[in-house]
Amino acid sequence: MNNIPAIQLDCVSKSYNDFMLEPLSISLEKGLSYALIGPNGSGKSTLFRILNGLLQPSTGSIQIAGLTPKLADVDIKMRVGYVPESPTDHGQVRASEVIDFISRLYPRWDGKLCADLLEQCEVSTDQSYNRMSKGMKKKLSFVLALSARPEILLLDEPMDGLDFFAQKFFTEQIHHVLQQEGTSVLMATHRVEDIRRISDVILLLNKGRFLGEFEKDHLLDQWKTLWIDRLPPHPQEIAGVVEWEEGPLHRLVTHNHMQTVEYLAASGMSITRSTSLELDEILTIMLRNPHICSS
Ligand SMILES: Nc1ncnc2c1ncn2[C@@H]1O[C@H](COP(=O)(O)OP(=O)(O)OP(=O)(O)O)[C@@H](O)[C@H]1O
Repeated sequence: MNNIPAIQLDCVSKSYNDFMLEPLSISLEKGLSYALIGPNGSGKSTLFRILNGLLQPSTGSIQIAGLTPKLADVDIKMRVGYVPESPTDHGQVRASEVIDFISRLYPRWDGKLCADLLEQCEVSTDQSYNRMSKGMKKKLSFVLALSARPEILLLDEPMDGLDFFAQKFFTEQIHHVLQQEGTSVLMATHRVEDIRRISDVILLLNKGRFLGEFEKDHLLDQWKTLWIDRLPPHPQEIAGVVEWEEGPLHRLVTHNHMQTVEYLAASGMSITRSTSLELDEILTIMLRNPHICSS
């Protein structure tokens, strides 16, 4: 049972008139935190809507916690906590009524946790839901998702609209469920600090095409900028090198630090300086050079 992936997609695609989410097959391990990232319009929300059962894929099949939607919709919803990008419209009711309604849908609902989280992030449940600020609605949405004690958390731009304190608070809560409860997390985000703080693995999407999955720590470890005093006639032949720039000292960017260092040493070229790259620099270069994503 333990080897069942949190989420499994087999050849899942979605076609609109002007856009196609190309067939995507991935398996997300239980207990890990995945960041789904890509430029605007690359298909992240489309994929989230498919995972939430709000959209039918054009092709392919999905399993969530080993269960197939359609056959086990209710069983799946009980296992998944969802923080949508825009707050759900609950109408003219009070926040406490929203909580009461949602709590009945989840068998593992933790009322004490819900009350504690609401108090700690200072959300009052007496007010009318419609009159809550955007940030308050987002906090409530987070509290509802966490209090359901889900196996899987789906977070669509989760920190959007939250103040600094709430961002820190919910980042800590996500760490807690990842480390203490083995919850799996899939988060769509544009915020580099969320990827850095929360994610183990990055799923990269561009214009509907899945470019691959990458361990965040591995990227930060292997991508380097190197300065060398002599550039060979064909820099593209240097193992691991992605981009280069001529100058008083020539600058190389490598996605495989060890390989490049060995190549340069064997070719008698010495490295003057070596620095790490920021995650956003790495991801930008990957999007500029999609061919290296599969190498
Ligand atoms: N209902 C729809 N009908 C037709 N096209 C759609 C529909 N929903 C989304 N699209 C198109 O699908 C593409 C991907 O949109 P999607 O919202 O999934 O991207 P995204 O990666 O979430 O973007 P962003 O980062 O801006 O939120 C876009 O070109 C969008 O116009």
